[in-house]
Amino acid sequence: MKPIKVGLLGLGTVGTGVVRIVEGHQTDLQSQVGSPIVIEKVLVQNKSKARSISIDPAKLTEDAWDVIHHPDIDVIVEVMGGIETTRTYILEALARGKHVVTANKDLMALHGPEILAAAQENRCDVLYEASVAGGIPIIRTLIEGFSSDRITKIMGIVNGTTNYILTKMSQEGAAYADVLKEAQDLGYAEADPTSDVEGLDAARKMTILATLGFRANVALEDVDVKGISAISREDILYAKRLGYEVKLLGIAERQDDYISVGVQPTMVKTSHPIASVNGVYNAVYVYGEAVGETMFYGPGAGELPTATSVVADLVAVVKNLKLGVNGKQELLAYKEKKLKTDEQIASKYFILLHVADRAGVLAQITQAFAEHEVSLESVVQQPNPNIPEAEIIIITHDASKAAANRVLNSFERMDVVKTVKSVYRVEG
Ligand SMILES: NC(=O)C1=CN([C@@H]2O[C@H](COP(=O)(O)OP(=O)(O)OC[C@H]3O[C@@H](n4cnc5c(N)ncnc54)[C@H](OP(=O)(O)O)[C@@H]3O)[C@@H](O)[C@H]2O)C=CC1
Ligand SMILES: N[C@@H](CC=O)C(=O)O
Repeated sequence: MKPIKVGLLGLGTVGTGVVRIVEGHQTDLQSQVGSPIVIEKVLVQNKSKARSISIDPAKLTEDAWDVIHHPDIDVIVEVMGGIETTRTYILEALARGKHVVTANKDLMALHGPEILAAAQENRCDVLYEASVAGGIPIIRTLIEGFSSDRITKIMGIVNGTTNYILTKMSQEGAAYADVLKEAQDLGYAEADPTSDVEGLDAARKMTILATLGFRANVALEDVDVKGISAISREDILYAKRLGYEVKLLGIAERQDDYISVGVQPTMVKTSHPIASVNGVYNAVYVYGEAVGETMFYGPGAGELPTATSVVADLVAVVKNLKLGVNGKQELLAYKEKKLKTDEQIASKYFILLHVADRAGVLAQITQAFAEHEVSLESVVQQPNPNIPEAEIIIITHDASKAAANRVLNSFERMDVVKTVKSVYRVEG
């Protein structure tokens, strides 16, 4: 049995997990693919760095071409991250007929179609299950499990770091900066955690999910993104009191041929299953016209959960090699998308205002909503001992994003409105 030789680009959180699983599950893997799987060469930035696994030092290299140009390597597993350098490496590997497994959503969200086209041209596989929602096999599910259906909504907690932060803020009253540091120490965060907390990581994952789910060429710039860095503990407390949890949700919707994709902090009714997805866990809710509601749940980041998806892709590549059917993956060469306008994107909103504490203010505020045809589900006005003003908490019925913005703009011209403290989309 000729061994299948793997070149690993990166030996950080995910790369270490890949080595552990390939070595620890070798017998099970061999029984599935009929050959030993051997990690032949590993690219790192710094060969002298201490590692949490023992690895033959002769396998480590700081020169990418030692891996990519290695004549015996069949599959490149890319778990180093980054965009331009990685794209060059992967295209070169494909040009040399090497199959690729990657966990890199940044790369796939930006250059997925180009890379998959190069893969097809060279009759190679490129699989990227770990790029979205870590240990949840959601990409294979969308491509294969839903091939018979028409998906109209994909809604997900697709970033483990921010869900870990929001959960700790909600359940333990923890401070944002402390919990972010914990998520980094646990290996959940990106090299630059700004992309986690500002929503970009989730936006990249939603680009991939919406592309596959709606079979349309969704681009990263089509995604409306807002992160969690401005969320206060006060917001989380208000949400809880009203029966909601604050979650960073990616929401992709399709109506007829029109789609919208957004990532934003959202208040989710505690009765909705997504509200109880906590810590580093992710969940992806998929609504198909035929199947109805489905939801997929599991760890969204971390060493072994992510490596599970990477190694599953590796097994798929090797099975394809044995059958001689590589290079047949979904190409992402889908139809041109049509984006919804702000008049077509509808949701409920939570709005917290600080207002002058005097008679008639509530009537003026509700009048502003009525003028812009936004109807209200609930309105509460109450004193707040911590501020000189009163506060008004509003939850609207479904309203277009454009109408909600018109109301918010009208507050700027009303002297009774002192501050628009928070605005959240509401789900459930
Ligand atoms: N962490 C997670 O939970 C998840 C991560 N991912 C994705 O997986 C990929 C890897 O993430 P993660 O393991 O956390 O990252 P780490 O930062 O932990 O590891 C990166 C590894 O790549 C090496 N490396 C980085 N840049 C270069 C370079 N230019 N040349 C050579 N080696 C390089 C580093 O070398 P050295 O060790 O010497 O510094 C390190 O071994 C990313 O694309 C990430 O988005 C996807 C899902 C979950
Ligand atoms: N930083 C990401 C890692 C997995 O994709 C996250 O926190 O989800």
